Amino acid sequence: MKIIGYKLGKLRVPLVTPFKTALRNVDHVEDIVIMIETDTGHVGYGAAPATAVITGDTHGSIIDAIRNYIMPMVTGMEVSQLNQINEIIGEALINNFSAKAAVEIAVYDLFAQAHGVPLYKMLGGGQPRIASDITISVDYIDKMVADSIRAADAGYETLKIKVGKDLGVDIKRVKAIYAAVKDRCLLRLDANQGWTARETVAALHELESSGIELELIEQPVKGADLKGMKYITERVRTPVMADESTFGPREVIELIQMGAADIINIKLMKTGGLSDAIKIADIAKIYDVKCMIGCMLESSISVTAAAHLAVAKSSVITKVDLDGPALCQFNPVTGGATFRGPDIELNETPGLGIEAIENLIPLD
Ligand SMILES: C[C@H](N)C(=O)N[C@H](CCC(=O)O)C(=O)O
Ligand SMILES: [Mg+2]
Repeated sequence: MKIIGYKLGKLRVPLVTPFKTALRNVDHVEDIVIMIETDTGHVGYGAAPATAVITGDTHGSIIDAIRNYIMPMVTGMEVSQLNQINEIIGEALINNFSAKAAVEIAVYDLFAQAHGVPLYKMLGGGQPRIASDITISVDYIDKMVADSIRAADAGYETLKIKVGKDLGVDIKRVKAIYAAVKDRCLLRLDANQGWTARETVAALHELESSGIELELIEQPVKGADLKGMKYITERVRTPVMADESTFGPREVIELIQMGAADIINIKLMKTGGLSDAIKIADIAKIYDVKCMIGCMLESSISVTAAAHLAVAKSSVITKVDLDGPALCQFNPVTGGATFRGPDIELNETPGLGIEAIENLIPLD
């Protein structure tokens, strides 16, 4: 099975409700989709959103990296040379992890199709069902409480509460949501770098002393502030998770050795795809550190790939934040994983199992 060409498209899916974090407000998922073509007629699907405030990647940079750097180097290669292809993708240009992720996901899709098995079996197998949390966007307190109750009614057992705007209001937000759903849901907080280290310690001490049990606090301070992450990790009872502080395997090793977090959030858009995400899961396993599989605001194409990884690495990836598709008004993808409320189920079709994508705008 040889790579002979590719097509690009843009996918735009409206959200059920605007997605608001300390970093940005958006009302659509917008992915660049790649379909890699082979001499056997098989098509491999990959996709990447532009999360410039986290990865630095824009739609323009993703398209340029794929068209002018990555695909010219892998076109003509045999899909069976998976590891070699991954190294070429990684070295085609520095950074540009979203573009690399889109291409790698499509190549893994083809590799598993070539072997006639779903991707998770190629990665080691597992139980093809996982449950995700859902994000509660940062907003007025009443709106966040209402959104949390609606999520609990829809069957979500874990809520990811966005904070990081104003410390005083954030504490009130968490207390109000906890009072409303504490018997039904576990709360994880994500400040998206919005607090300082001292503010985080003060906020968590206030919440902890009020009897509020949180599952974790995600990325309270700036990604580069590893000393701040360590300062917090050493002083609070609530587990601290690194998101924007770690992209690739080397950063994960540094962060773990520094004691700058308890948990790692793995996202394919930060690792540049599956190969480095697998390395991070294996590193975390060695250090006995647990991971979350996360996503950006992205569609079910790349989230399906992340779900396959989570299933295959379930002994270390024990937390799931793959709610991108659930936040959308509809799923334009036929095939791939099935998303029903919190439940994500993989199908047994070879590869990612993606058959077709509606509303795809060709980019030619
Ligand atoms: C969508 C997911 N639940 C999430 O919250 N991801 C964010 C970043 C998403 C974005 O801005 O596109 C995160 O974990 O920080
Ligand atoms: Mg995060």
